[in-house]
Amino acid sequence: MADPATPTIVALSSAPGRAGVAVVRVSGPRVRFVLETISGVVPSPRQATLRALRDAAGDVVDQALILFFPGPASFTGEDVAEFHIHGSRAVLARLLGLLSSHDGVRLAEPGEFTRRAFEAGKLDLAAVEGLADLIDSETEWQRRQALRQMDGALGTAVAGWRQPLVEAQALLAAELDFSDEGDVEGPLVERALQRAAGVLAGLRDAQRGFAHGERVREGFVVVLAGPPNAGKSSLLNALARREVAIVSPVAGTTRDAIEVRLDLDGLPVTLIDTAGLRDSDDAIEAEGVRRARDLAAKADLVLSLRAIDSDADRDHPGGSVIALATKADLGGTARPGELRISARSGEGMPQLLALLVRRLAGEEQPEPALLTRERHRAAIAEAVVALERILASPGAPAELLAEDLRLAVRALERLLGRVDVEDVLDQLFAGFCIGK
Ligand SMILES: Nc1nc2c(ncn2[C@@H]2O[C@H](COP(=O)(O)OP(=O)(O)OP(=O)(O)O)[C@@H](O)[C@H]2O)c(=O)[nH]1
Ligand SMILES: [K+]
Ligand SMILES: [Mg+2]
Repeated sequence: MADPATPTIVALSSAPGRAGVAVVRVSGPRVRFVLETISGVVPSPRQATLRALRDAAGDVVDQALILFFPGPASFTGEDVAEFHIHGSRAVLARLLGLLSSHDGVRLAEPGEFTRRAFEAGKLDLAAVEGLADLIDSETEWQRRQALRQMDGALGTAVAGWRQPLVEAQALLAAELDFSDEGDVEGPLVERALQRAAGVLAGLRDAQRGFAHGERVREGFVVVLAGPPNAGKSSLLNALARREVAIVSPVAGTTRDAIEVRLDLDGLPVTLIDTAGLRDSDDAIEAEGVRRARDLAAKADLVLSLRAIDSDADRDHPGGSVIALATKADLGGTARPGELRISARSGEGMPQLLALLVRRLAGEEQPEPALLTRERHRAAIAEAVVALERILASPGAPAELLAEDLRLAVRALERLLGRVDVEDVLDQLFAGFCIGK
């Protein structure tokens, strides 16, 4: 049970500002006392109860729906109450002031509710990250991926990898007990190696999904590149469906890179308009062109534009490119491999959208990825290296095999936050909003 000295925390859990309803959440050992004091009851668990909330003088602060979740079956594992109040700044300020005026009750820090849930073992670290991603999700792909992670998909996978490695550790230990000294090649070692090989295959599988998982989390970067007046800014505006960038017949209009966030069929995309590629004596324009080339080189995908009535050659780095013949409404013929589009008439735009999604997401919609952050990639890579070492030298002394197994298990445990967790936690929770 919770330590009675643990502070009880309180925060607005819904978005700040004026709204029909706002949700204030309280967690900790003083929850029952607070409920009694301001609403006169501790309501039945998990049943919405309408009550007037009163201050010490008996004045009504608001009418609220109250929910009580007794610990440990609550989000944080502690006693938790939710007050669904009218979403006005004045009501909120009054209630937060009233709640935190009680001894042992204070306002929560960002992420503090989730931190308590983590510390109570309600969520592993990967699930906490999934929750953070879910709150931040803007598109359908992000939502699906984050939900899967919050549901513990990575935790389950890690448990499934860790278990055979722990068994392998036990097999090695048994072999060490049987053999007199050093070299062990008996049947137990053989079985330990089989387990390691099985896990290694699973880890490599997960690694393959990382690039996609990270892109879904952070957004795919698509860069518009091409000579001045190719129609890059016009295309940006057409795809964004608003006038983001300045369009004009003057070559060299765009200089700074201009970014918009798009939701393409659920895929998060950052689309970047750039300066027209040409040699220029103007130092500012030349810098814009340098940045354009740089951005194109780092993009997940480049849309390489050429006005259909121009004889311009394409100038772009290798990598993934879609070649577009723009201003198709002017007539003229596209070159082989080019898609005809017109920002003005809309010709080719549906085809371009479909092609973009296909090129970024792949032909078939993959399962949401398990690994979505650099932290995940690094931990899995560490486990892979250790297991590869084991399998590359099966005749090595059992002590060395055991040490590598230990490293692999530890890397997996770090992924779930069982070891070396403090730095990650501080960083992660700092990114949470208050009330989560
Ligand atoms: N007919 C026609 N004109 C277009 C189309 N798209 C753009 N234009 C015109 O082409 C000119 C240049 O368009 P921008 O979008 O500014 O071209 P840009 O590639 O961004 O040019 P810079 O920023 O200078 O590199 C403008 O006069 C646009 O109105 C199109 O689909 N059809
Ligand atoms: K222009
Ligand atoms: Mg432009």
